[in-house]
Amino acid sequence: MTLNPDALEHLLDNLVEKGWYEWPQAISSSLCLALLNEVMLAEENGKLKKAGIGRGDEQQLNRDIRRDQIRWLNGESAAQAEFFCIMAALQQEINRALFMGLFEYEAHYALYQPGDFYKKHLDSFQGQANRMVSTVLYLNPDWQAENGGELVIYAKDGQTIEATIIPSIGKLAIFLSEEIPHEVLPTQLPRASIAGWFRCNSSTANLVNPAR
Ligand SMILES: O=C(O)CCC(=O)C(=O)O
Ligand SMILES: [Fe+2]
Repeated sequence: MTLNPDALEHLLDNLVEKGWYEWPQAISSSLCLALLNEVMLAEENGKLKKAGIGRGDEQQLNRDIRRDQIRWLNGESAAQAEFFCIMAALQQEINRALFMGLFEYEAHYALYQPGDFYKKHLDSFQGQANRMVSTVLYLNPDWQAENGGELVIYAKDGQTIEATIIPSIGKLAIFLSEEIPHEVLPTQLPRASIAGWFRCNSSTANLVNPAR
């Protein structure tokens, strides 16, 4: 599967102009269903873990801020390998057009159960120089507006709502990790996705900054 060239151009323009882009039907439903199947199996087998906030030793569970359950992808299945392959192509295009120096990609499945949410946050803080571009692929077939679980995108001021994105299957939400505050509204039904981050290489001589 390849990325639609027209949509790709819109993505690059929008990343520069607004810092975010909503890309419906970016990834085929058949691949999304295979990935959804993996999330559901992981959930059945007790392999999803409550998500934390912060990183490394500072990781903490904070149920007031986020309630989803996650599992990191490792590329072990054909579906994951195909997903990573598409994201590698995307990384190359972004680097070619915007010179962002994206270096690696990390991603986890996320499952939000009814009532779960993720309050307004940034995925990365300026100066930390790690997560540069955030991606969220939605895996929910036949998602209706009344199911809730929208991704709310805020302007850089953190107050004005710029968009309310419905988490429909195949859609990719993409935004600048350090600049775009965003929030997941409470969902009414189980809501599955893959959240991922393109990182730049922030390792220096004495400081190695592990992905997670
Ligand atoms: O699922 C979404 O729409 C966004 C998730 C998110 O913001 C995150 O995992 O950091
Ligand atoms: Fe986020």
